[in-house]
Amino acid sequence: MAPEGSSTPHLSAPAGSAAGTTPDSRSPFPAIADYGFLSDCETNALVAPSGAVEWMCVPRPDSPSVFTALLDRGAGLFRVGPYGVRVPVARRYLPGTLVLETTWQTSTGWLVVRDALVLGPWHHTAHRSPTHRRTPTDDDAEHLLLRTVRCVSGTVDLEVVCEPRPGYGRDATRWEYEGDGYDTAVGRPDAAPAADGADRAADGAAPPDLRLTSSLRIGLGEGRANARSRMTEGDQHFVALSWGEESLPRTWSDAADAMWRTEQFWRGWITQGVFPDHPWRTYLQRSALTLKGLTYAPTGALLAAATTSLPETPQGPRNWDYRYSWVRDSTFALWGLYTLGLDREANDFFAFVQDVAHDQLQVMYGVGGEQRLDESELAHLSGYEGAQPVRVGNAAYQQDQHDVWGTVLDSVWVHAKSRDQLPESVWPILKHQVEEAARHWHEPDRGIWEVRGDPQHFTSSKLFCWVALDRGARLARLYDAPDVAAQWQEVADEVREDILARGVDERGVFVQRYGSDALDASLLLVPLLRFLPPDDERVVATVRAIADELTEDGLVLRYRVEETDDGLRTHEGAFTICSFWLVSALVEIGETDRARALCERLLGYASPLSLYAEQIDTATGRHLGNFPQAFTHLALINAVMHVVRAERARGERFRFEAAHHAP
Ligand SMILES: OC[C@H]1O[C@H](O[C@H]2O[C@H](CO)[C@@H](O)[C@H](O)[C@H]2O)[C@H](O)[C@@H](O)[C@@H]1O
Repeated sequence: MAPEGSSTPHLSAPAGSAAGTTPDSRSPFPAIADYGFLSDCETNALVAPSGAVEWMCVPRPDSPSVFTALLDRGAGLFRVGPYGVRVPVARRYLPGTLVLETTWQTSTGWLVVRDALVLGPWHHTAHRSPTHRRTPTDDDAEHLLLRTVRCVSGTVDLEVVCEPRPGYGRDATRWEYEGDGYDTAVGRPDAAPAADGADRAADGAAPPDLRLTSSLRIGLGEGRANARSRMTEGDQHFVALSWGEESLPRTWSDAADAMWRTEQFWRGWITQGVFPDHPWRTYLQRSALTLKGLTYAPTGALLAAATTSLPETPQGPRNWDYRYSWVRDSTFALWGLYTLGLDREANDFFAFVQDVAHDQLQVMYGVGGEQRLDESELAHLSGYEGAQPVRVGNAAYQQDQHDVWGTVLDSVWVHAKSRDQLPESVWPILKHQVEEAARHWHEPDRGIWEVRGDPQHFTSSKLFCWVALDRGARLARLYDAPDVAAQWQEVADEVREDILARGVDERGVFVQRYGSDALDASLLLVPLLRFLPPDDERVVATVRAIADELTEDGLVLRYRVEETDDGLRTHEGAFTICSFWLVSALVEIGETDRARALCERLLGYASPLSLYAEQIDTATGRHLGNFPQAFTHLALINAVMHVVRAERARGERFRFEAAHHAP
């Protein structure tokens, strides 16, 4: 399916294996790529094609989930759709928004459902928000999942089933009516005793009450709230689920207004960006909207993805919790937004970094700035298609990953350069990060792939230490501190020489780690980070070696699992960020046609809603891993913009030559 409002021809996915079709007809789980993503920049949700919300965590994106059917079919969902029909005829986002529209055809009529996490005006007027630490804006999350339904033709039996199971599916919900009618019910967790011995306190604060309100008559059953109605052409209804204090929609008109405000919020946001007039524009916009949807507005943090434990290997153990803010993923995401002129999120993220970067900068934080992200397993969940364990928390938070200083410094440099000034408050933090890079660059670490094997001398970690020192020196010059700049430049040069002496093999190809000749896709960053010019023969040799030797069916692996001790031995899919990096790197070395062909192919793997998980199974085209993932979307933006700019430059050259050679 071509993306919304696009005239782009359907790009070719591998034969018989479009990303968004149910992969295995025996599996009760939808394909990962078939989920729709909703967000209000505080909470997010995944909606299956059946109309069921199968993943939602409240009040925060890393709180225990209330709908968890994504990871266990019995762990709670919220469905709105026609009775007896599970497959819609069409799904799309309203252009420029995160409002999802699902169109249903039954044997008797047509129904259109719209889903959104509602955004409204700033509402902390009497009291300041307990969670917001950034400058208040005009907009705010309403803590409301809104679903509107219109019967547009014939007659359709509508079915609503709301069955929350708080605590990652462990607890049932006790429902009772509020008021005298059938229009509002309150659901409270009915906590079962922890038979598995799990420590509920470890899940954090008690889950909030849920309030369901509707223009339909709500019925209450064991653990669930239901509604049914025969709708005829012109009928419209709404169902809204709230976990906050804000006022609920009471009428269709309230609900329609809330939906409209939400659409306007997203359209207003995306209009601030600068998008090329190009057939791939809609992919850029969807990626930008997805990155924005992965932000946590109260603090400025950015999530790596909306989910935990969607498997990187089908039925395998590579299942991780991505509902946290990695410094690396976030700063890369800001590059992507910056490329499109969407740079306001950067201020909030830098403020977040300022909040958390006390002494040692960790590689990741909770979205509220939490430093401890202890990892545990949820043994009561089956896992997506049986992939176990399901993990919450992420032990990688304790790792040494030496790219952390360079990613922050590069981002500060990009933003300071564009404004030609460095805010006074940023200098002490920045200085500390550069000094950390200078102190630790020669030590081994876990690298940007967060391997769980022993620390190694990863070449890309040294590369990022060089970035920290190089950008630090440039920023020191901007800050008018020439002595500091000279001192940092000297160490940068030392790191550079070390990398060139020990990080390149006899073929002239950059290698994954010192003392090995394994390839690693992170070395595609050598030209992108301007460590060497793109026409340097070592750069060209590295890009070609990765393209030819580190690919499966043309898609890039981050490394070969058999050559890399990452703590797990199982196979994994192609890491999509790496394939998009290859597109950018091919453009850098002048292989634009090859870059365009690869980029077109990668866009063909997009989900029906133009979303991406972390990885692609090269054999089937299935999406693997957490979803939607910031890494993939940010790299898509950079890759597409590389190709678009290269094509434009080529077009200009062609026009120039034609004009000057014309008879
Ligand atoms: O492969 C092992 C590691 O996998 C995860 O890390 C990956 O995702 C991170 C978030 O997007 C990303 O920053 C990192 O570069 C990726 O390798 C997982 O989070 C780790 O716990 C795990 O060790």
